Amino acid sequence: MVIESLFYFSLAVLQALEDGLKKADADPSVKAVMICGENGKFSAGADIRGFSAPQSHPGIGLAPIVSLIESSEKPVVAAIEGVALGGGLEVALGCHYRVAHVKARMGLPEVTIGLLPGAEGTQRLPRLIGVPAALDMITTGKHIPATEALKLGLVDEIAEENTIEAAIRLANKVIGQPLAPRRLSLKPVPTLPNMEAFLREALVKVKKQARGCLAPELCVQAVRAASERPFAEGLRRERELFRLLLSSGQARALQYAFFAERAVRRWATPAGASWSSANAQPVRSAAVIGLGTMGRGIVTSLVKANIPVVALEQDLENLKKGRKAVMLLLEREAMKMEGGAQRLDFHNPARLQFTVDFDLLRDVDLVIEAVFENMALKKEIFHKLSKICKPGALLCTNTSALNINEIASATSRPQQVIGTHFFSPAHVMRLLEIIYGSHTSPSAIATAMQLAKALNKIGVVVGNCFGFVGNRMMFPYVQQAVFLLEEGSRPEAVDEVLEDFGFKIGPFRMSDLAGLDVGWRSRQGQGLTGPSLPAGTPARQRHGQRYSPLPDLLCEHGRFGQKTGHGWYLYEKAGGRTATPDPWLHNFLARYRDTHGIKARAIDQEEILERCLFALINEGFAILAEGIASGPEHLDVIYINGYGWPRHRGGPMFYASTVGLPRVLAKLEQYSEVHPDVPGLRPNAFLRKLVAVGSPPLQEWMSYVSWQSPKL
Ligand SMILES: CCCCCCCC(=O)CC(=O)SCCNC(=O)CCNC(=O)[C@H](O)C(C)(C)COP(=O)(O)OP(=O)(O)OC[C@H]1O[C@@H](n2cnc3c(N)ncnc32)[C@H](O)[C@@H]1OP(=O)(O)O
Ligand SMILES: NC(=O)C1=CN([C@@H]2O[C@H](COP(=O)(O)OP(=O)(O)OC[C@H]3O[C@@H](n4cnc5c(N)ncnc54)[C@H](O)[C@@H]3O)[C@@H](O)[C@H]2O)C=CC1
Repeated sequence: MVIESLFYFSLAVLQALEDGLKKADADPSVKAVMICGENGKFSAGADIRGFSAPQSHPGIGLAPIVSLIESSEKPVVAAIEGVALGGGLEVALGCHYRVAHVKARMGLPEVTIGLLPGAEGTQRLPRLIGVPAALDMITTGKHIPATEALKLGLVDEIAEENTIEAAIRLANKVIGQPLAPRRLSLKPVPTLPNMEAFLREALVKVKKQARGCLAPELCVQAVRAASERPFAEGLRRERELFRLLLSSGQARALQYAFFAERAVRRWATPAGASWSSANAQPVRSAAVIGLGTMGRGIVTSLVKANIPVVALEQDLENLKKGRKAVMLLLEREAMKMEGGAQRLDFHNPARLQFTVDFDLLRDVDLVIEAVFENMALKKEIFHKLSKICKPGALLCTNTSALNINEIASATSRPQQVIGTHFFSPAHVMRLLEIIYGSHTSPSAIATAMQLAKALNKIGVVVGNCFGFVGNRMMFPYVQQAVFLLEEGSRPEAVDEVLEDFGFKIGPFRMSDLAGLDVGWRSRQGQGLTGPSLPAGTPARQRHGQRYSPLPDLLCEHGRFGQKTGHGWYLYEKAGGRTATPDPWLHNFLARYRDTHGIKARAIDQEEILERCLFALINEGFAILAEGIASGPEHLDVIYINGYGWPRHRGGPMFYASTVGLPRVLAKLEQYSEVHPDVPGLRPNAFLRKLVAVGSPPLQEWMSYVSWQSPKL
């Protein structure tokens, strides 16, 4: 007998499975059962859209079915095609045999949505493939290919062609053979000589990797239960831990993030361009200009995506340096991919060419400029590109803040100019902020989005303003962090609060890593510091607003961060990575406060967290109100994938919705009253409006925006 299941589980699918199994068991003419999916897909598990509902207990409803499958007196074979994920794989684990198509993938991704495999998966998988491999799959949620699954013993056979026929063949072969040895619940968990130490280390590792995120930790606990307790007791523990996760709030945030990352693919602009009507142009070749920190990562990303690249530098010396750095990155990537199906072909000049000759850019479909952050230089380059490149070529800039329209004005084809803002390291970070200017065509946006997909990145389309979305929201956050130092705090205290919140790295450690000189140059360019600052400007004020010269002063002392061995922290050497609190800096801060008559006060953790985060969120509301981004999901996806915002907190705007908008507003009002010269703390009008209309759910916020494309 054949039972077909659907791609996502619903109650109806579960019922059909139960009915089918019972019928098969009762029918003496049925000798074996094969379970497969429809249309070449086994199952992606539960439909997660309903998971956040308070009454839902996903996983628990599936467990009895998995038990039913396993206890069948007739052999049950899973025919896995496409994917077997989450509950899908748990169903397969209940089966007595598993056959997978060679291209199938399997995994238990529950941890990525804040849960654990709650349909007995944490108890069966370790019994089948051992604790180390099971723990790896369960705590990372990674999908593994069929070939690896075979090596692990997760599947019994691989089918090169027809999986269903292969599964039926296997089912016929095993009719009459004893089923007890195939029932995973009856098997012991393979022992390890050092199980206790192994589990302890695993716990330390997941706690470090996902600070504050509960699911990986509870996954380890569930697997520990499998290794220490009988099956039935392990199940009870699994259920207990599952319920804990379901009610933690983190699952809701992680599921929101899952859907937000998919929602941003459906981009739209206030001018009416959208994903549904714009056509992407093919990108068969690309060029990258500038092989510094960013350019080298961008080249690596393109090569990995199999797009032939011309890499250009300003002179032979920089070219040599850039080439060496790119080759090193590519060699490392190739090593990581060794054994995988894909090969990196970067020694072939047809795939990757280094040059100082702009003429070689004549035929490429797309150029990404990543030279110094200098408007005059960028305009000069775009003017050149507009003369040299073929008419259809897309001209992209990796600027982190500059005006896309001004860059486009240097060309004769502003409709082809677009911002593609990669994040450092560009071959690792998943975010690609895509910035359209006033003249950028819908097709150019669609092409940049397609490029993001080809590079395995998440493209988020945003409007043009200083700093775009990500950096614009970052400015008030970092500004608050520095103001807190002026008022009495220390870099390590501020970083610790934000790292405890879940940020991968606090603002001062981040600033040391990126280099303090980058911001210093930008502020000099804006006339906020340096020789162009008008004489007589008060040290701690610019344009009537509070300003902190602390970062400028550090740069004047040659403290650029890790690269110089000291910045906000002290490092073991120039280029060192281990930050230690620096007594020099503490003394310097004390002298600075004395000079400016600031009386240091004790600042508690709550104030640090609220001032930094609420200032950032406040800017987010301004961005939404101006139509720079089409929804809060966009801001959240940017922060999760580009700025190390803790995913289990769903992104800054989602976080604001969980804190409650009235509280965010009240706190901003309170801080703004104390610091009237800090516009970043003044509650944005859109936030006020949302509170005034009763703080609607985040999905409804944009219906309260009343702009008419003011910035576009
Ligand atoms: C009622 C009782 C039920 C009891 C059952 C208990 C079971 C459990 O307790 C445990 C579970 O199964 S939890 C769920 C575990 N499964 C997952 O996390 C799979 C997540 N999905 C993927 O990995 C990829 O979408 C996938 C690999 C599947 C496909 O990737 P693609 O890149 O081809 O496609 P996407 O763009 O990611 O997705 C296409 C559309 O499907 C939506 N979607 C994906 N997975 C979903 C899921 N599990 N539930 C609901 N919707 C889902 C996705 O949002 C996208 O939608 P659109 O953006 O509208 O096109
Ligand atoms: N460093 C970062 O974390 C990020 C930087 N960005 C932006 O990316 C751009 C590049 O930044 P980085 O890579 O950090 O700079 P970088 O200083 O490391 O590299 C710039 C490279 O451009 C080359 N260059 C300069 N003029 C050139 C010309 N006329 N023709 C060809 N090459 C030329 C330089 O020789 C240098 O190798 C900037 O616009 C920056 O704002 C964006 C995101 C993050």
